[in-house]
Amino acid sequence: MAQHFDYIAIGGGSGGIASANRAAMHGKNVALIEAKDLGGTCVNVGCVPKKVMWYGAQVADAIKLYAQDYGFDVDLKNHSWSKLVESRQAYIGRIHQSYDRVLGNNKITVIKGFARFKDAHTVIVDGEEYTADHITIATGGEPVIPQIPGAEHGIDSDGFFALTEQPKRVAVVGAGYIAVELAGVMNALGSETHLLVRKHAPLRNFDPILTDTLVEAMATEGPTLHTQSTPKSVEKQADGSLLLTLENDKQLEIDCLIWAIGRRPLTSNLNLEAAGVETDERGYIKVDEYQNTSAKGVYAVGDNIGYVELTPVAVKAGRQLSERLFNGQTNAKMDYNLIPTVVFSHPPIGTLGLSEPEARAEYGDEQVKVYTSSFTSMYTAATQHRQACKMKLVCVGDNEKVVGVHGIGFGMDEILQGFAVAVKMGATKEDFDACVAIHPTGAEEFVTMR
Ligand SMILES: Cc1cc2nc3c(=O)[nH]c(=O)nc-3n(C[C@H](O)[C@H](O)[C@H](O)COP(=O)(O)OP(=O)(O)OC[C@H]3O[C@@H](n4cnc5c(N)ncnc54)[C@H](O)[C@@H]3O)c2cc1C
Repeated sequence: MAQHFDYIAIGGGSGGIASANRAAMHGKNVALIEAKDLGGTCVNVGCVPKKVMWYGAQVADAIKLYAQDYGFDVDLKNHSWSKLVESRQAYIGRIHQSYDRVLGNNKITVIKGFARFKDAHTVIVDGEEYTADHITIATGGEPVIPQIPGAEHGIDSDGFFALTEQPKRVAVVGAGYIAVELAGVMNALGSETHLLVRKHAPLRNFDPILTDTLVEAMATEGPTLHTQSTPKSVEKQADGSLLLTLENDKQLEIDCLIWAIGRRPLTSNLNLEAAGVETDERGYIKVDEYQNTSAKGVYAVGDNIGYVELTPVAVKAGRQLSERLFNGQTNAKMDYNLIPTVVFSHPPIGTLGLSEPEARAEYGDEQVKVYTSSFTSMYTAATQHRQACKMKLVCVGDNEKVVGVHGIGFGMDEILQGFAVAVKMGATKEDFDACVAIHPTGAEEFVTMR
C-alpha cells in the first residue's frame, strides 16, 4: 500500500527543502524526494561552490595585484587547484550534514530516488508509491549544451565543479552571469581564459554602467573577451586539446571548453501529463501567483517555473507556499518585484530594479532622473592596480522615487542588500540623502550622489 503524507516536495534543492521544513514546522507529516544530493544546484553545483572558487580568486588577486603595494613580500608562486577543491567539498559536506540534522529534527522522511507522477496525488519512486494531499514540484533545472558538431567535448557548469585539475587554456561560452563568473574565477586563478559572447557584450540586459565597466575591467585584467563569437564546431586533437571553430571562422585552441549558454527546466521526465500539470513550450511549469499549477493540490516553485532563477527566490516561494497551505496565511505569496542580485564578477556587480533604459522606456525621459558616481575603489587606490567603482541610482517622478540601484566595484556584493530594503520600502532620493554616510566606504556614495 502507498505510504501517505500530508505534503510531498519533489526535489531536495533550495525550494523543496525550504518548503518541506516550513510545512513540518507547522506540524505536517512531510516527505522530501531527492534524486541526487541534498541541497540541489545551489549547494552542490551552483552558488556555494562558485562562491568558494570566487573567494579563492579574490585571494589570488590580493597576492598578485595588491599585496606588494601593501608592503608584503609575497609572490604568487604556485596554486593547488586540488587543495581548493578539497576545502570546498569539505565545506559542502558540512552543509549536507546540517541538512540531514535539520530535516531529521523536523521529522521529514527523506526518500532517495527519482520521482514520477502516477496522478495528481501519487508519485512513484523506484517502484514504490507515495501519496499526499499536496505535492510541490521543486525539480530545478539543468545546463543546456548547444547542438553543434563536437559539443560533447565541452563541459557545463556541473563539469566545471568536477574539474580535478586547473586547465591551462579555457574558453567559456555564454553571456550570462554564470559564464562571467566562471571565466572570472579561471582568469584570476591563472588560466589563459577566453570569454565568448554571441553579441557585443556579456550581461547585455544589465544597466549599461555595469556592462561597460565590466568590459573595461576585462580589457585590462582579463579574461579575453571575444564578442560576436558563436561556436560552430569543436574538434578534439591528438594531444587532447580542443580546437574551437567559430561561425566567423576564427579558431581557438584550448584545453577546456565550458558551455554556459543557459539552463532549461528539469520537468520532462516527471510524467506531468498524468497529474494534469501543464507546461509552456519550453517545459516550464505554468503557475499562478500562488504557485498553483493547473492541477489542484499540485504546486511548483523555483527554477522550473522560469521566473527569477535564484536560490532565495526558490526558498521564499517554497516557504510562502507552506505558510499559505499549512499556517492559514491564505494570502501568502512570493513577491517577484525588486529582487536584488549580485554577479560575482571581477569586480563584483550589485543590481536591483530597473536599468536606466528600462526606466526611460517605462516612465518616459522627463520622469527619469539618474545619479551616478565614479571613483577608484579605496582598496586599490593606494596600489598600482587601480580598479574602478561605478554606481548609479535611477529615480522617477517629482519625488524621485528610487527604482534602480546599480553598482560595480570592490564590495558591491555586500553593499546592495541594505539598499534593497530601502528601495523595497519605497525610498526616495531624499531618503537616501537623509542617511548619514559611513566613511570611508564605497557604499557612502549611494547617499551622497549629486
Ligand atoms: C553555476 C551556478 C551558480 C549559481 N549561483 C547562484 C548565486 O550565486 N546566487 C543565487 O541566488 N543563485 C545562484 N544559482 C541559481 C540557484 O542555484 C538556483 O536558482 C536554485 O538552486 C534553484 O532552486 P530549486 O529548488 O528550484 O532547484 P535546485 O536547487 O536545482 O533543486 C532541484 C533538485 O531536484 C532534484 N530533482 C530533479 N528532478 C527530480 C525528480 N524527478 N525526483 C527527485 N528529485 C529530482 C535535483 O536533483 C535537484 O537536487 C546558480 C546556479 C548555477 C548553475
